[in-house]
Amino acid sequence: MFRTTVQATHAGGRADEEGGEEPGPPLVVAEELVVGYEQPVLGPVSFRVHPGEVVGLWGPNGAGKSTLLKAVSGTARVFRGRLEVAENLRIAYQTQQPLRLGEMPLKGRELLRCMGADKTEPPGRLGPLLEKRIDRLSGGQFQILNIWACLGGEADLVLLDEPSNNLDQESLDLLVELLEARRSEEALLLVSHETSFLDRAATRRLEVGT
Ligand SMILES: Nc1ncnc2c1ncn2[C@@H]1O[C@H](COP(=O)(O)OP(=O)(O)OP(=O)(O)O)[C@@H](O)[C@H]1O
Repeated sequence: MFRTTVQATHAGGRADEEGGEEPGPPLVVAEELVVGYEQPVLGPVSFRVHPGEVVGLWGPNGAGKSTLLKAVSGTARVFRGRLEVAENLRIAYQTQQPLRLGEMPLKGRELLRCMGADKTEPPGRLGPLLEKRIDRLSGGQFQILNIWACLGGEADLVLLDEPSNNLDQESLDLLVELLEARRSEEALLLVSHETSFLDRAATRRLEVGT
């Protein structure tokens, strides 16, 4: 079932995982994982992600949270340890700053169609954004739309880097609603430095670099 990326060659401590149920076989297994770029920046960390879980990655600035997401998506280097993902795992990945082009005469609904996220009807509160041109959306509205573009597609695992950044209370509430709407269909691994957001959105918290 699993594709092995790197075999374990190193022993060390476990990451700090808190509580939560573990429904179904894991989609991601990381054991004593050390990740980085030219040099290691994080690890060793050990964790698993199961279907239906929202795992919140938390830690100080520069701890390597984004790098860990990149490693899971295959774009950062694995130095040591073991990282396995389920075979044929479909991953959607929202980076910390979604790419925003200039003039773009495309409505929100059309963006979702382009990104393969039009099969699932979005929660009603997203409706107004779907009928607006995406180059007329505010930064927060564009962020929320892009997050739904990840959540509303056919991914098994969704990686979200700081999805709560720059959102006001109303948008934060909507974000929590969007995450909850897709929880039974997919697993989420999200980075946030906002503990109050993680308390609401995550089923489990994984602390790194503390
Ligand atoms: N492409 C890169 N090449 C080399 N080093 C990088 C690269 N991207 C990030 N780093 C370094 O890796 C370390 C971890 O960065 P990362 O962005 O993963 O941390 P983070 O925990 O997500 O931080 P923050 O909470 O501030 O976003 C930092 O020292 C950073 O300078």
